Amino acid sequence: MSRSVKKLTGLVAATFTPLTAEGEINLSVIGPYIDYLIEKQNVKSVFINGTTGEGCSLTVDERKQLAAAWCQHGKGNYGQQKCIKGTRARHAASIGADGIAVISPSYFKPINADALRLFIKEVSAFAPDLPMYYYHIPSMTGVALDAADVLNGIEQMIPSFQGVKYTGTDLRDLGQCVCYSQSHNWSVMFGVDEQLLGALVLGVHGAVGSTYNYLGHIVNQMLAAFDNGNHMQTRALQFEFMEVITFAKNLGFDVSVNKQVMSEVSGLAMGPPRLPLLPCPVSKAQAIAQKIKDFSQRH
Ligand SMILES: CC(=O)N[C@H](C=O)[C@@H](O)[C@H](O)[C@H](O)CO
Ligand SMILES: CC(=O)C(=O)O
Repeated sequence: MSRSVKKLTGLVAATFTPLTAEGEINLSVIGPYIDYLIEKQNVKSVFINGTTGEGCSLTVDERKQLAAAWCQHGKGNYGQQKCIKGTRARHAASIGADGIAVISPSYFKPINADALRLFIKEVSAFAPDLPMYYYHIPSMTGVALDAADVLNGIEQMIPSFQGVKYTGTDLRDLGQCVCYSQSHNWSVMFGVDEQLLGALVLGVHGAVGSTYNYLGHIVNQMLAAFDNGNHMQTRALQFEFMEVITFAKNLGFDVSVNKQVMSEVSGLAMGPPRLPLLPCPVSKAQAIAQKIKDFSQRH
């Protein structure tokens, strides 16, 4: 089946999970959220229940409800909308998600690439026709096996395997993932937004990230400049982008701050984060949001 799957490319927003002031999931925001991404950011694909979406802090039932809502709104209104879901493979297949991404277990950690491949295979068996991606994010899982080692031979174990979402800064390993993926027509999606240009040069096929929620329109311009071979413009945009992220990092940029920034920039009510993340002071988010708005206005 893997040959008939449309290859994942371009920008994918790793979505925030809207919560009410009381901390319940707020599905009513998802329709307007999808409109915002498409109309204001020109971003047509979403990655839900990931790091940005606080997937690990949600119950299984909440994740299922969110996945169903994103797929229902996305598919109903926009044929192009994509959903890639972090967990619950069988459910993802049943609601029409376009794919699923699996992170490494992080409490009992796989001791080698074989163990991790076996784990991903076991998940994929619940949804054998659903495109499967390995989500490499050693900064969160603590599992720093080379992703290229995980890919090696995985096509023989998982026929639905379609690629990797690479949130790491090891360009050697990333390059080897791209190289290995070529002959399988897989997608390598990059996940360190402020370093995207380095990954583009190595040939990644797209990017999944939190900042494409509100800077997707600019990064789309960067991708277009890159495709046109305009290195000067690509670099200039990446440098401006880096400056915004550096400003945010100096203020303590985490998922909580990021979520409040999204509320400020988009006007959509993302609500508070869930513990152990602490609510972000509004003034801090406003300072970052202003930088983002200034950047957007310049382009
Ligand atoms: C560790 C983490 O959550 N990385 C995200 C994606 O994987 C990125 O989108 C970052 O949020 C972004 O690059 C800002 O640093
Ligand atoms: C950024 C990303 O991909 C995630 O939120 O999981």
